[in-house]
Amino acid sequence: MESLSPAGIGPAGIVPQPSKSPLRSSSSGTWMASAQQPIQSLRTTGSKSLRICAEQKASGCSSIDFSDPDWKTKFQEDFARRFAIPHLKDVFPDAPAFPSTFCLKSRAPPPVLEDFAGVYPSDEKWNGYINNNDRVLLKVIHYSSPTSAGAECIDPGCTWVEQWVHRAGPREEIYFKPEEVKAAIVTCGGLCPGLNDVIRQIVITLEIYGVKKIVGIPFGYRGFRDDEISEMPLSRRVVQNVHLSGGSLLGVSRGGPSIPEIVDSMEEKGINMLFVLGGNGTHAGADAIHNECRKRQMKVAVVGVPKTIDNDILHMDKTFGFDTAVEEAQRAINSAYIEAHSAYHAIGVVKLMGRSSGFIAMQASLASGQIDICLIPEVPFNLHGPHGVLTHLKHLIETKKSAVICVAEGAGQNLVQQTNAKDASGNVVLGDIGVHIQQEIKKYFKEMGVAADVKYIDPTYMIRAVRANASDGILCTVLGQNAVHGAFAGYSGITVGICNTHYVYLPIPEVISYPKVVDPNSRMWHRCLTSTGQPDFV
Ligand SMILES: Nc1ncnc2c1ncn2[C@@H]1O[C@H](COP(=O)(O)OP(=O)(O)O)[C@@H](O)[C@H]1O
Ligand SMILES: O=P(O)(O)OC[C@H]1O[C@](O)(COP(=O)(O)O)[C@@H](O)[C@@H]1O
Ligand SMILES: [Mg+2]
Repeated sequence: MESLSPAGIGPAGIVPQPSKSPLRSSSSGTWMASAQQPIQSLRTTGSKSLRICAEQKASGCSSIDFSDPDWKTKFQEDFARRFAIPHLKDVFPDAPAFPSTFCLKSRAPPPVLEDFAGVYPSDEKWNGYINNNDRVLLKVIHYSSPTSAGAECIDPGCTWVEQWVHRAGPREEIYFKPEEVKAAIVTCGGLCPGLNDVIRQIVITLEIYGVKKIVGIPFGYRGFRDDEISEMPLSRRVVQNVHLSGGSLLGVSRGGPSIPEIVDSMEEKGINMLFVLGGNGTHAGADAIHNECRKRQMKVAVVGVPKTIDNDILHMDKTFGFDTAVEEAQRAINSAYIEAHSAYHAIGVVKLMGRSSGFIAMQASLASGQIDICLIPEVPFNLHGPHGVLTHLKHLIETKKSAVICVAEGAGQNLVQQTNAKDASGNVVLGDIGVHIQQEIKKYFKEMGVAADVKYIDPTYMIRAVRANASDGILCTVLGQNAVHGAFAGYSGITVGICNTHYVYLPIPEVISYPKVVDPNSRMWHRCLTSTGQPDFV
């Protein structure tokens, strides 16, 4: 594995503050944060100090002894180990490296590898490669106190600790000969704007390296075992215009074969580069495939590209499709607004996606400026009672004559009937909070004898099916290209992402250890509250 030893300490002029945290250390000085508590319960308490706990649990550092003068160095060493990206050389120490075939400067169109007789046209003087030791800073804010909005602290004093992750991009040395590569692409889980853009860029970039055998595995992991489904040959010509429409050229699915079955199929098909586009579940699968390939001593690169409009993957500024989803949600919100404002005493309700994370609902509410009440899974609320949503709605109808609510699908699950059902991937099937809110509003106003018209819009699948907008188009392009660069560089069990506007490689387990959620103490949620003007509903 490639890792970087911990570097410098902090930005000039910023002195770590002494601890003001209410959390206590034991007599031995060891940090006593309760790592047993589940992240969700820690996060919903709203306590700053517990936020530190959550970070500790996430980073596996609950046993840090902060009285040890070297704790910071030890933390950074541990961090570098955790965020090291697995490389083929971990398993095949003698794996030969070759000069890269990805050299835009000296590339003749299109590369004909046979012409190079084993010596690829790498240009050492070209500064277009990424050095393996290049790093990107994962966190860029120095919170001087755990009480700062959104503070993520490692120790009670919120000491500045640099956390470096690996920079993505083409390397000068590659570990696969393009003519020996058979690359496969698979898209799993639900649809997401931009899937076709990523597929397209992966294919185009593979071809630039000189790969001739590129296939798509239809309908997610399912396509690896279903005899009815055969692999789809891909080329620049096939994918040229696919980004002009939404969906996935390859199709998607949930559930599917076991990991050994998938790897058996990869062996049968001769696949030695696998690009996996999907969310948390898909990435868990990709990491398991990577480990199974290692166990079987297969020289294979497995690289993920995070796909989820819910934006619930850790450590990334955003995942592709999220921006588009927020933009598309504006149409639904605007319709609800127009309906609500045109009818007498009307309330518009829009349900947006977000299984456990309210990012789309929050950002769409912020972007539209038309929302009076935004409800997300991370922030508990009551419908009834003096501080409930319904009381506030009554106030809005009395004063504004209309109101618009935006609710994330995972919000208020304690208020709706649970089915205990799971989908084919094992995800809990949620109760319909949108329909529930609609019914409760109707009942509430009817019982009061006040006229109220409720217009309910669920644009879920309309949002997911659209093509990527310009910003997501660019993100997909970079992520798709970087996925190929990562695989050729010999990395496996990694995923690609954008971190503080820079592009990075991250080890898969670190990005899926739990779903990223909206921090109710973050500035963004506070901005959303400022914008809607809604009170607390508890
Ligand atoms: N823990 C897991 N290990 C291996 N494969 C998984 C795991 N969780 C989900 N999968 C597989 O990943 C695919 C996509 O998972 P799903 O949860 O539906 O979507 P997403 O990847 O968007 O979260 C499915 O084929 C599912 O069977
Ligand atoms: O109806 P489906 O296809 O199961 O998808 C619904 C789910 O898809 C999502 O949009 C995204 O889920 P994935 O990231 O797992 O694809 C969730 O918000 C939603 O619960
Ligand atoms: Mg999922």
